[in-house]
Amino acid sequence: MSKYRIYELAKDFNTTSKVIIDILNRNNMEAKNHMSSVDEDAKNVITRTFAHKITSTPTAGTSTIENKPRTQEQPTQTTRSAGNDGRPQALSNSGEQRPSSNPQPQRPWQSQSNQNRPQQNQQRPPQTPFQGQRPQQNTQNQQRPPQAPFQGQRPQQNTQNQQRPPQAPFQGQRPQQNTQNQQRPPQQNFQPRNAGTQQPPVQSRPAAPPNKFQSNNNRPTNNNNAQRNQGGGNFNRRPQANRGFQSRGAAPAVKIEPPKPKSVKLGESITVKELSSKLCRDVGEVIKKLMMLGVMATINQDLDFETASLLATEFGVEVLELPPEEDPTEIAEIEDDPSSLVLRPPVVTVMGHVDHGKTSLLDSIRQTHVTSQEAGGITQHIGAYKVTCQGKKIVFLDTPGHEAFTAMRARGAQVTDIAILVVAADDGVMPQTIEAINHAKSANVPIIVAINKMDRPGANPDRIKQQLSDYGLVAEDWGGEAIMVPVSAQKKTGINELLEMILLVAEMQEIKANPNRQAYGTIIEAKLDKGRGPVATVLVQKGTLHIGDTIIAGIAYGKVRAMVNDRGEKVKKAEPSTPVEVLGLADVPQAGDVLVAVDEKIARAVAEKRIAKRRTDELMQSQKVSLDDLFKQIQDGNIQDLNIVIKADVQGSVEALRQSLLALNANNKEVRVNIVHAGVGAINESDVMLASAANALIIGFNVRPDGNARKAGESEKIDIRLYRVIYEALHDVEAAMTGMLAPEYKEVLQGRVEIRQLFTISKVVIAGAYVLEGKILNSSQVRVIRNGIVIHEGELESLRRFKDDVKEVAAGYECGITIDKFRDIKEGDIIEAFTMEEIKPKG
Ligand SMILES: Nc1nc2c(ncn2[C@@H]2O[C@H](COP(=O)(O)OP(=O)(O)OP(=O)(O)O)[C@@H](O)[C@H]2O)c(=O)[nH]1
Repeated sequence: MSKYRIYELAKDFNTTSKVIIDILNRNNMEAKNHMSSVDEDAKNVITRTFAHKITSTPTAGTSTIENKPRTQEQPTQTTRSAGNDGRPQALSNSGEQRPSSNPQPQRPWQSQSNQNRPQQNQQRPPQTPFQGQRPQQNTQNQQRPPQAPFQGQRPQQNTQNQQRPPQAPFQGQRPQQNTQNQQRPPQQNFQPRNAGTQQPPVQSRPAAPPNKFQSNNNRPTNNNNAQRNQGGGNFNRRPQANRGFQSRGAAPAVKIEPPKPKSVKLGESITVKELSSKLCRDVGEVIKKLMMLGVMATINQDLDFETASLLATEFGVEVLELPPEEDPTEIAEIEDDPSSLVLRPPVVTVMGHVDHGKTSLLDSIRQTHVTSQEAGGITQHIGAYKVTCQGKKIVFLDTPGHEAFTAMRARGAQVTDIAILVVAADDGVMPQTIEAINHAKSANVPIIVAINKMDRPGANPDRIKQQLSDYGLVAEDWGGEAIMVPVSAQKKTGINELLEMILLVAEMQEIKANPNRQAYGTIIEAKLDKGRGPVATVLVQKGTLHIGDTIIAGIAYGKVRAMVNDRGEKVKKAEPSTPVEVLGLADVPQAGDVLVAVDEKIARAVAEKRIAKRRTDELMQSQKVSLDDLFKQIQDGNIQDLNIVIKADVQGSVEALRQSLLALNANNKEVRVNIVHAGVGAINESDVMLASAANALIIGFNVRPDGNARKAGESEKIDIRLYRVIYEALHDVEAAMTGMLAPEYKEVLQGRVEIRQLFTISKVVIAGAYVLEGKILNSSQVRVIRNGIVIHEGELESLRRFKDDVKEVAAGYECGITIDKFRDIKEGDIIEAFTMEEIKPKG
């Protein structure tokens, strides 16, 4: 059953709450205050009371009363019958009571109204304005007949809604209330209700006073009857009341909707709420539309540009893209016109396994191709040098090995255009060869293989080609695309061919830059020189660096005071692919920092912002991928590829792990497992640097990180996971991918102990050991490591100093240990002592 608040009824009947309460109390109905709720019966009582008032005071009102019944005269008959049908008496009564007021001059406005609204009039049975309204009321709410007085209260609405004549009764009764009503906004509530039914659209509502009258005129010609003179007189007599209606009808009753935009400007992302307000749409409407587009979003969810613009287009709004927000710590990169680009010398890095001849090859190239007349053949070590071959230049980075290459890449710098992979012909593909291949591939750098030591008797280039083909490098003469050149760094043979191949690849790669712009380069090396201050070797990559240019590199900035090239000559400018030592920076930048020539003010401002940012960055841990928060990172959209470095004790395990991890891709669409490197042996620093550069985690199976790797892992915040059961590794990765990983414990390393001597006393093997770092406790769990491979994991049986059992032994002391259920200990083995600590849940 419907419930009504007293104040609502008061509003509806254009009276005060007190009057309503009084009426109800008189009828033995409870109503305490304006907030009290009453039922339908109560409302009917009120309706009847008001109807009675109207019928019993036909002339009670002044002209205002007369104003309305006039329009109701015709309805009398029909409303009566309507009343018999259970419809309110009020209307019929009111109509009945005012025959005398009918003779009003309706025609003048009536005709206008008809002109204005011919269709409405046509649609409605003209003689019964009430009827015209009623059917809707009845269908909408048959229980609520008292709509009539309600209508009667809202003259101004009637002026807008020409279908509603019966205002007069209440106006007549409460002339003052009309003035009150002018201050009240409740009509706004009323209007929308009607808006969907009988009223014309807001925009088309007439607002001018004559219209108001016209609205009444809207009513059928039958109304003409006798009302004309009086009606006209009434209107004339009550200009104020009319004015009141007018102002009410024109201003507060109209819900002004903000105009819908034709176009919006959108940035990289915007929340649903912001977008709704930009589009001047309801949030619900926007969310609904998103759902229809297949995007489930909440009010505060960020939408990317594509989604937001698709949505705006759905609403018929044009989208203009805002330029990306500028990072105050970044200097906007200049986009070069393709027509301004010219070929520049390629920059080459030499990589390969230890002792395969990287340094010898670089030396040999330098000796054979740095012409002696240039600076007397004396080359200066500045981190890179240029050689000439067939009149063309090639730049070699002086630090061989993929570690430096990857360390630079980890800092976001990529200077290498081509990688030379040195493989000793008498040795073959070795672990670091594979690492180098993966490092280069991960950086998308083309590889040229130099099969070195061809002078050696055991040299077998075909075997090398065969082995390399297993890693995706198929030699050209074997039908592949990889360029392989046999060389001897020692005998200086094949060097020319190698350089020619470099030029060929460079040509194919179209390595180009615009020399006519402000310089952009990368710091290769930097140091603080006692006499000269900060000295940085810069590889200029784009533009030309001049003496006097203001430069910024990382947090260091200054003016170029002097430049020295790789042959020790002072130069005034450095063009693309030129390595130069630069003097003039106020600070020592870091290798890998980008150097840019800019305006001095910008350099200073950006440097200050970078220093501030570095401080905050140091406070916030850099977000590297980790199994612990992998799922959150996936959810945040930070990760699409889960990069993994695999290290294991034997090749079989490496492959088993690789295959099983890649198989996880079949069941997971949100993140893709990507193996950036997989190799045999202990986890080394290079693995950690690769993981850092590729934002990868490291999975070690039966292997351990060496000391340097552990330190690098800590400083680079690399998640190194060590397993002894493949299934556990798989389970962890899979669980992390689906947010199900709940690690409860983590391993905390307590100390490292070296086995130095073995004693056998009564068939018990006692290991004489020395604590290298940390400490070992009698409660420690231990892991026996031989050549980086875990050969046993278990618990200590005893820990002694001399003949006494002790609780712990610290670094620098000797001790005797026996391991529970393990006798195969050997001198030189390392024992890791560790404990498992409970991980506190994050957040
Ligand atoms: N016979 C022969 N020996 C070579 C050749 N190239 C290098 N070697 C020798 O191989 C050894 C290692 O050479 P390096 O140039 O130091 O090798 P690398 O790869 O730079 O070694 P690391 O710096 O330790 O990684 C040296 O003894 C060289 O003399 C070659 O073409 N022929």
